[in-house]
Amino acid sequence: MTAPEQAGFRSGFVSFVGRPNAGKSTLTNALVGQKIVITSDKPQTTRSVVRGIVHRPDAQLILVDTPGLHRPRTLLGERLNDLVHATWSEVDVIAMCFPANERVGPGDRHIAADMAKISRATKVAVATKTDLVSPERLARHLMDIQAVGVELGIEWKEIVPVSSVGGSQIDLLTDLLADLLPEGPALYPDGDLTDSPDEVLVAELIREAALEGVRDELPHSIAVVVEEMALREGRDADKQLTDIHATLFVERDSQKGIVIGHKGSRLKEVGQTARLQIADLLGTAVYLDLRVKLAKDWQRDPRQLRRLGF
Ligand SMILES: Nc1nc2c(ncn2[C@@H]2O[C@H](COP(=O)(O)OP(=O)(O)OP(=O)(O)O)[C@@H](O)[C@H]2O)c(=O)[nH]1
Repeated sequence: MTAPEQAGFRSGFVSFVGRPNAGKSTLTNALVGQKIVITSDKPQTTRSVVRGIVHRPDAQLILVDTPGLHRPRTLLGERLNDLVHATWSEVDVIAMCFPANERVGPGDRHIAADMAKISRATKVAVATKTDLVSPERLARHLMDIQAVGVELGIEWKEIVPVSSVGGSQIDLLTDLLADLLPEGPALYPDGDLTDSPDEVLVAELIREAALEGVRDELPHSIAVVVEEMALREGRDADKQLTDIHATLFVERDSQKGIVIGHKGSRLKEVGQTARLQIADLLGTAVYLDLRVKLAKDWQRDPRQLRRLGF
């Protein structure tokens, strides 16, 4: 499934954030270049939508959209924000785009302030659309970005000016991002696009197992998202093990109890049932980590539905 392991190979998730029109999509396309298969916009079953994959001899960059970032947070409840932040903290690098032809403003600060709370991810600032401004203006812009970092306590690992349209500094940005990823094998097959039918099936098997016997109590209230699925490193070819981390989302607090059961007994059963079926499907042993989270009234919230892959 994954490319052969290679010493020093890096792989991981990069998310471009920034206010609307900041140049995120154009930059994604520029990074992905012709080597890449750009994925469709349709929601995936993982919480992050994969936009594209950059395949390099030494690294694999998976460019993802993280939910909620482009939308006003006021519409999201506390718990949803937790979810959003949980997703943010799953990416390795958050790269914030600041268009050079516009001043750094409150909209940027708002996103940057949110980002500052995520400790795990490395933060990078990208000054986009540099072809539209003079060198003097660009210099000023870079200083403003630096200042926002200082103001909000964000340590920009890099501040990189790029022009996606002119193709300027795109390779440099790719190099810098690749260097910031953790060491690890490629997560997607070479040249592959992003859709992972296995993950869809795995999520379905878990959902089925969770609904067994409690269908009436949990009509359609369960959604399952496979957060991570990867072969365990360093195993013999005939003893492969797939690590799967999945989240079961329920709509109401009371449903959490039903899914988890007394002292976790039901969740354990669900895990066992699903694990055997997934092992059959994948042809490897399976380590399955299941979590239950509340996504309040997700069925009534189009944004959540999209996030959960519906
Ligand atoms: N001149 C120039 N224009 C650019 C560059 N990058 C993006 N643009 C333009 O800026 C506009 C917005 O770019 P997008 O990539 O769609 O921005 P976005 O951040 O994805 O926007 P949302 O999808 O609204 O969040 C488009 O008209 C792009 O053509 C650049 O490097 N130079």
